[in-house]
Amino acid sequence: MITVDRGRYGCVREDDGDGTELITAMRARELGRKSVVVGDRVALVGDVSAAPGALARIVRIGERTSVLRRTADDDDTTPEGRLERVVVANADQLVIVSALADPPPRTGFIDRCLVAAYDADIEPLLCLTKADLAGPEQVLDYYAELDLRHVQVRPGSDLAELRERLAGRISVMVGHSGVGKSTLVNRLVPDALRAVGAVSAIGKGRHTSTSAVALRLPSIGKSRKDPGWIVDTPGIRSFGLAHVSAESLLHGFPDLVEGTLEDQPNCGHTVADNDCKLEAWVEEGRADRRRLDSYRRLLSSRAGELDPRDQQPDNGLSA
Ligand SMILES: Nc1nc2c(ncn2[C@@H]2O[C@H](COP(=O)(O)OP(=O)(O)OP(=O)(O)O)[C@@H](O)[C@H]2O)c(=O)[nH]1
Repeated sequence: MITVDRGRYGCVREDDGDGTELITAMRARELGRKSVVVGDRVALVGDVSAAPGALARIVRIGERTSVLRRTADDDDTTPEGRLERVVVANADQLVIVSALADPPPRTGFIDRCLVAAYDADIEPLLCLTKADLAGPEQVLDYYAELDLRHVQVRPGSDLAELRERLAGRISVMVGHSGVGKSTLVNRLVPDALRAVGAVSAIGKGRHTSTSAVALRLPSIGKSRKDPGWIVDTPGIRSFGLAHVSAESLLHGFPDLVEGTLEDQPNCGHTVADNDCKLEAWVEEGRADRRRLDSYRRLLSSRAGELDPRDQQPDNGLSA
């Protein structure tokens, strides 16, 4: 299932090479309350002809290999925090799109995405845009201790390395406003507008840009390799993490994990935990102070505390 708009689901057959035959479907009653999300593999019955006006029914949802979730808020004691949404099913890569300048990289956002990716067992890929405006050194330095794969893009650069990383996979693209995600999606899938146009036909007119849309990447040259899919997420501006336990938050910070091994089992790793071994770990230079600060910001945000961070970007990086 590649797109959803007001109760109408757009589906393509896995064996439809170009993914041009968009079958419109609705949920069958037997699905009960189970939600169908973009990326789901579904079984259809009824009119699967993809002809204008044809309507099929989704009768079954295939077992999901991964589930990328988010909440509107970080704090699970608020209604927004309890409202958990599955963003995409069956993705195997999360492409975190961040500009190197204008707007400056927000490592806090990237860290959040990393937590969501590791929690969902999806491999992250950092995609640094606007490489014509600034170099990647500061961001890469911040992530130096992580084995984080990354690519850089600039206007007119060939996207071969990125395409290589996207080939054969289902990749979700996330990024905050202005980082150049739409520009990139349009470069990767030059007829994305047409694809989204086809989507809007499902819901009689307007395309609601809040939900995710899966787009099949075009084959390049004579290669027979599956170029993969990207899932654009136009409406996602935040990645609330209320569904991730405080313990699992640490998975987004593999560079800190070793520093917690000697901690008391009940240590919360916050500033208030006086005996927290992470403090010494950082002082000994075994991890970057900024990484610990970022982890603690997420911990406090999850606990419903106000974000204490200074709004000033430091060293060109913004938390
Ligand atoms: N210098 C430079 N500008 C870029 C690059 N990519 C995109 N831009 C510009 O950055 C601005 C934002 O790009 P968009 O593609 O609209 O960004 P977006 O992430 O989709 O943001 P929203 O439209 O708010 O969702 C536009 O003016 C683009 O022309 C780049 O690699 N280098």
